[in-house]
Amino acid sequence: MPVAKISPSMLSSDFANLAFEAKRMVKNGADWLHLDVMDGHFVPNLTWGPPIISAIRPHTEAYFDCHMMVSNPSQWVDDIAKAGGQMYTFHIEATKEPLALIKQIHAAGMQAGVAVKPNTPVEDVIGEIAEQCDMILIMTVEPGFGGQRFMAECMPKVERLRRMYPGLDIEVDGGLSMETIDASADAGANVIVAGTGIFKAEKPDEVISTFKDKVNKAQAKFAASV
Ligand SMILES: O=C(CO)[C@H](O)[C@H](O)COP(=O)(O)O
Ligand SMILES: [Fe+2]
Repeated sequence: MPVAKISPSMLSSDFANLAFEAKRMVKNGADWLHLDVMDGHFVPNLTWGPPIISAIRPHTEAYFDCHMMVSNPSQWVDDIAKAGGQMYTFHIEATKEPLALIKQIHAAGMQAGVAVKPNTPVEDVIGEIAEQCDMILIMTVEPGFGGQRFMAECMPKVERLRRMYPGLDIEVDGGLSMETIDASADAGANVIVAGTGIFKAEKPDEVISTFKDKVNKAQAKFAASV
C-alpha cells in the first residue's frame, strides 16, 4: 500500500533563507521537499537550478523531489543528480522519448517521475510509461506559479491511475489545502505537494499531519477494497 508522503513546495518559502525553510519543514513533519525547477520557456517563470539545489543539500537529509518544468528535460538529469536530487519528475509534454528519459534518470541514480498538465490526457502515461516510472504527478493547476486554484476536474485522472496501478506513487501538485485534501486523498493520491497551503499556514505541523492522516486512511480503504 503506498504510504502518504507530504512534500512542501519550496516555491512558497522565504527564498532568502532556503536552508532554514527546508529544516523548518522537516521539523514540522515533511517527508519530502518539493523543488520546482522552471526554465522560463516550458513555463512563463524562472526559479532555480542545480547550483541552488546543491547549496541546500548539505543542510537537510530530506528527500529532494524535483519537479522539472523545463523544455529539454534530458539536459539536466546529470546536473540534478550531482546536486542531490532524488526524484526527477519531467513533463510528458516536454519529451518525445519518455522511456529513454526514464532509463537515463535511473542510470543517474534517481527515481523517475512523469508529470501531466491539466489539459493532457492521462492516456499519455498509461501503459509502459506508468510501468517503468516510479511516480506520476497529476498537476492540479497550470504549472508555473504557486497560489492558484485547485482544479478538481483533474481528479478522474487520479482515480483511473489508482485503479490501474494500486502500488504506484501518485502525486498531486497545485492548490492543495485543508479545503482540497479530501478530494485528492479520496481519489487515490498519496504524495501531496503544497506550497501556500503549508508555508502560509499558522500551524504547518497540523496541516502536514492532517494531510498524512487523510491520505493513509484513504489508502487503507483502497487496499481493503482490492
Ligand atoms: O509546480 C508548482 C507550480 O507550477 C508548485 O509546486 C505548486 O504551485 C505549489 O504551490 P501551491 O500549493 O501554492 O499551489
Ligand atoms: Fe511543483
